[in-house]
Amino acid sequence: MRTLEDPTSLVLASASPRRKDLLSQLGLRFIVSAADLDETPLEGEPADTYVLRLAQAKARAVAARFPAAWVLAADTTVALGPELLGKPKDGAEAREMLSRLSGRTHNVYTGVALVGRTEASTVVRSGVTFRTLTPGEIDWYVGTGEPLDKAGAYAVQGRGGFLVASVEGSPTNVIGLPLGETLELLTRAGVPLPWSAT
Ligand SMILES: Cc1cn([C@H]2C[C@H](O)[C@@H](COP(=O)(O)OP(=O)(O)OP(=O)(O)O)O2)c(=O)[nH]c1=O
Repeated sequence: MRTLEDPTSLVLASASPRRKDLLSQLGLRFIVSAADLDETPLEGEPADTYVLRLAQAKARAVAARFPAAWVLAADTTVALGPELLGKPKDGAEAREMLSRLSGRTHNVYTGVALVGRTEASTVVRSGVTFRTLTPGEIDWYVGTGEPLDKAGAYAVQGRGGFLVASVEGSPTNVIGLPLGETLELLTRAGVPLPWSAT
């Protein structure tokens, strides 16, 4: 039987340091093994369908390497109305994304998938409202380099905190892994949790 002492019983299928930090907050032991997939959205694909599809694909790809483990994966995207904003390819695209988010409310969706003896998944939405940004603020922030590997070109948990006026819903969802909903998935699947091991 797999126990909490065996770190290979849970695998985080992610290259994101944010997801690793967030999952660590639950006190779980796990190893990290990233999936490398094409993350291009399908034509007209809604944000919730897209993040769920990618989270499941990442978890299934890594589960093939760890058949005895539980594999957890997630995917996060920013949706401005029907439009998906992924990671900007360069500073110019980051500037454009931030200008469009300025003074408006957008949605952040994260899909979370758990694959092992059974499969379970969920999609979580948070609403994020930006302050109205000045061109100088946008230029300075893009110059920090922080936007480049973040969906929507910002990190609410980093220097980008000054961009955000308010967050409605799960804050950890915006950073890349909604902790409450992830914990519920792990609990329902029977994955050993720190407080159930004693
Ligand atoms: C909006 C927002 C996004 N992000 C990050 C979370 C995700 O890491 C990233 C979205 O990219 P993802 O494709 O979801 O994840 P990833 O490529 O970083 O890692 P992997 O697929 O291997 O799990 O944007 C923040 O860190 N803070 C924020 O405020």
